[in-house]
Order: sequence, then C-alpha cells, then structure tokens
Amino acid sequence: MVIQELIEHQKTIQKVIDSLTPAIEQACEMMTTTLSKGNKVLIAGNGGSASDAQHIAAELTGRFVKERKSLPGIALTVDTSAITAIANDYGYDRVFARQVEGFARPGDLFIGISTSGNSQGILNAFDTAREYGCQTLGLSGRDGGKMNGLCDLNIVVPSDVTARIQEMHILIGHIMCKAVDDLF
Ligand SMILES: O=C(CO)[C@@H](O)[C@H](O)[C@H](O)[C@H](O)COP(=O)(O)O
Ligand SMILES: [Zn+2]
Repeated sequence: MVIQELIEHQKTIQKVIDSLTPAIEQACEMMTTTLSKGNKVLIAGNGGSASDAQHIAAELTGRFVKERKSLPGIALTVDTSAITAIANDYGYDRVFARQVEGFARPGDLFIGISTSGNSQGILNAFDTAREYGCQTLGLSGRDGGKMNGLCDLNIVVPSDVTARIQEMHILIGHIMCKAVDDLF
C-alpha cells in the first residue's frame, strides 16, 4: 500500500510538471504582482484546504525561507467568531464571501482552494471577489468543477484523488511563496 501511494503521488507530480508549469508560472506572477503593488492576498478553503489556506497565509506574514519583510496574507478560515456568526446568520455558504466583502479592495488577490471545484462557499467567494475588483486564482482538481469560468486562472490538478490534489496544491503554494521570496 505505501509504495502504491508514493508512486501515485510521483505520477501526479509528473503530470503537473508536464501540463501545469505555465499555469503555475502565471499564478506566481499574480501573487508577486499583487504584493509588489502593496495589495493583499485573501485565501479560503474547506477541511484540508483550510489548512492549506492558513499555511500559505502564514508563509506571507511570517516567512517562507528568506528573511524579508512581512507581507499581507489573510486566511479566511481562522476567525471562529466571524465564521460561526456568518454561518449562523447567513448560512455556511456565505462564510468566505462575507469576509471577502469586508476585507477585499480592488487589486487584491483572492485564492480559492477546492479539490472538487464545487464547494458553494468558495464559489460564492469568487463571485464577491470579482465584484470587489480582486484578481482571482483557483486551485482545484478533477475537472475543475464550477470554478472553471469563475476565476481569472483555475489551476486544475489532473487527478480524481482528493489527497493527491491537496498534495499538489501545497506544492504549488510553496512554489508561489518561493517566487515571492525571490522578488522581495
Ligand atoms: O482533507 C480532506 C481530505 O483529504 C477533507 O477534510 C476535505 O478537505 C473536505 O472533505 C472538504 O470539505 C472537501 O471540499 P472540496 O475540496 O471539494 O472543496
Ligand atoms: Zn486531507
């Protein structure tokens, strides 16, 4: 079992190298352009993807590898008071959209992470982010789901396995953080 999982991961990385390198370069460009203009990055996801959102935001406000100034990255998954209030009063599918409404300014980058590309809370957040003039980047998998057409760039990991898709998402997130380190 262990070797099969490792080989499955290796095959997925190879597919990412073969088909997604230009898209990942574009995502790096979106992130570095946003931050170099003094705008901020908002990130959201559910479950494992909430952890990815927090992980990437923490690399920005803390640091990735290089010693550099703190950069504005906010995960919309961390404030349990806001999350429970919004879910209770407006419904769970407004949890990220409502926070985007509060935080987003034109020129910010919203990153929505969903392995299926179909989580309603993420889809609503993309709508609101676009309405507020943000750039929008999706990290998804399978066939990209409804995120196709809802964001400026949807990076669709070529796999149907949630775990493999999540593993590629955090790899892509780390590559984007490396691009940020290279610039600042
Ligand atoms: O981490 C995992 C599975 O590896 C789960 O927590 C997973 O993230 C959750 O089931 C999510 O709700 C799935 O949502 P999504 O990726 O389809 O948007
Ligand atoms: Zn997981």
